[in-house]
Amino acid sequence: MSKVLVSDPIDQAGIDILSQVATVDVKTGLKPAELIEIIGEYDALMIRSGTRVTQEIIEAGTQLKIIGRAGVGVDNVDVPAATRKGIIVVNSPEGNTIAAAEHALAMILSLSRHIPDANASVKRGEWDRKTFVGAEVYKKNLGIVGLGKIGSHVASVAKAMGMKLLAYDPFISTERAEQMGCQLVDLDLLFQQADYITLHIPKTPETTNLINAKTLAKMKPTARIINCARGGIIDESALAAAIKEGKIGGAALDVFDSEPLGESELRSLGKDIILTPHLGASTTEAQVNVAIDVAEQIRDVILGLPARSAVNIPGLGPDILEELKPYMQLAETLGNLVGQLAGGRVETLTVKLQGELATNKSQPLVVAALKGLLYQALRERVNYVNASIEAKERGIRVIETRDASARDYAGSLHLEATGTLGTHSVTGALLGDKEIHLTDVDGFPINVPPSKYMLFTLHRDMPGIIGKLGSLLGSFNVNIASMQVGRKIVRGDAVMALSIDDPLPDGILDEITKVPGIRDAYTVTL
Ligand SMILES: NC(=O)c1ccc[n+]([C@@H]2O[C@H](COP(=O)([O-])OP(=O)(O)OC[C@H]3O[C@@H](n4cnc5c(N)ncnc54)[C@H](O)[C@@H]3O)[C@@H](O)[C@H]2O)c1
Ligand SMILES: O=C(O)CC[C@@H](O)C(=O)O
Repeated sequence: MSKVLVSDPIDQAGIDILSQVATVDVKTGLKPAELIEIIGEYDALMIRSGTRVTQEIIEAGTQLKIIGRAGVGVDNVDVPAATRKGIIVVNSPEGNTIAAAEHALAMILSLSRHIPDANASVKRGEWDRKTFVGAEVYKKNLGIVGLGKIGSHVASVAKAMGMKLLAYDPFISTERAEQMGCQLVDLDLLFQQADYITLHIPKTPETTNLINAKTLAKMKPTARIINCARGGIIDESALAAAIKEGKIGGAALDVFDSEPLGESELRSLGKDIILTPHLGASTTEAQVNVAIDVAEQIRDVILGLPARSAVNIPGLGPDILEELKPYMQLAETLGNLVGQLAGGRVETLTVKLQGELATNKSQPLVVAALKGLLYQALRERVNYVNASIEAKERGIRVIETRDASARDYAGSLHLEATGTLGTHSVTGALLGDKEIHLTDVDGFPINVPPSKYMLFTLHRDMPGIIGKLGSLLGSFNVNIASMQVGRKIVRGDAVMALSIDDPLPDGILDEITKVPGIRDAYTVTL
């Protein structure tokens, strides 16, 4: 049974899902050295923001297939190191969107009305109404940096509160921003005009220290900054200095350069600053959402299925995956089959996406075909994450072509592998209830669902040959489950595809090719 390590607090709903397919160990608060010591035993690791998954931990995770981050940001995972080792990294892109947006909105209002400090003063026994005179957000300018999932929800609620919305996001169109009631502006204008600036961007080299002494100097002296995105986007000492010197009005921070926040001058800035311990995603609802979302993905990967929100599989988003899932299985099966027919070392794989598969969304099918092709060489070590890298390292040239006009089936996939032992091709489609069918082998039309053990022959279409092959297989106690012949012309060349109940015993292939009329025989295990 597979083993999953949960190294941060995760809602029980997630643990219950994982327990259906694996032994689950919950060990929170591990030191890096302790994690390194035990990670080798586990097939999957599930974390929140508390565990830092470094290259060292990944190297020690010799069995790891998947790292699941119950949340959005994967900046606490060395994703390139995981990708190099073929480890899938998944997250929960939407599970905590509302929680994080509501936390940012709570910060805006709390900062405006000094709620945390006013509350603390009443609890101390005071009744001070002068110190805590606040400001209204109504008709104020809210500058949203990053108009993605969280930024958009903040926009819709802030609009309802009567705020005027400015937004900066270089990857969002003016139309989309307008749909959300935001005026898309450049960053300088946003800094100059905003009364509140709320950050909803990832931490990247471009966004690190985006808020620094220089950019703070551009803001209104009353401006308030909210960061519920990631620590490190704000230069904390520049921010502390700007608040102390009255260059800006205040800040509310949920995330910090280093967490937990250690000694910091931010702690001593009084009512103009609110600090929360990375609580953006900490609602009951969000924790259930992210735990279920990520646990389901870990379960799927343990069961050999693709994950819907893998961050290191290019082009495979949840909606695309839903649509492509059955075709991914088709591509993988055909890749595995053509690799075995080709034998030897494959040098070129041509992937032809036909009919409705000839769209740009079909890129993951090429990866799935490579995964299938490399399965014989790498077994479980090849997956959707590392298939392209492994193919490149083996010098396999991949040619991708598309033919939207092909109309034999709604969508079909044609693979051709050329290697040291020659060229072979297979075509397949999904028929009926999305059942995989082989529709062509080496240019000969057939129509068979693939089975675990198969035998293919290339032979002369002539009387008696099927009977001879059947007797030969019978003499080796091989039971034939189904058989089909594909030919282009009567008494020309033909291909026979047989599904057999057991693997072909050693040595029998040579006997088969000695049958008069049979030129070649191939056995495959799928
Ligand atoms: N505090 C928390 O507990 C908590 C909870 C959830 C998410 N987060 C963080 O919130 C942030 C936003 O999450 P999301 O789900 O909205 O992500 P998202 O991917 O939906 O949106 C991010 C947006 O930022 C934009 N962007 C990227 N680089 C930019 C740049 N240089 N300048 C301006 N815009 C840029 C993108 O175009 C995108 O629209 C992430 O950093 C995430 O880790 C924090
Ligand atoms: O795990 C958490 O509580 C924080 C998650 C949050 O930072 C995220 O990026 O999703």
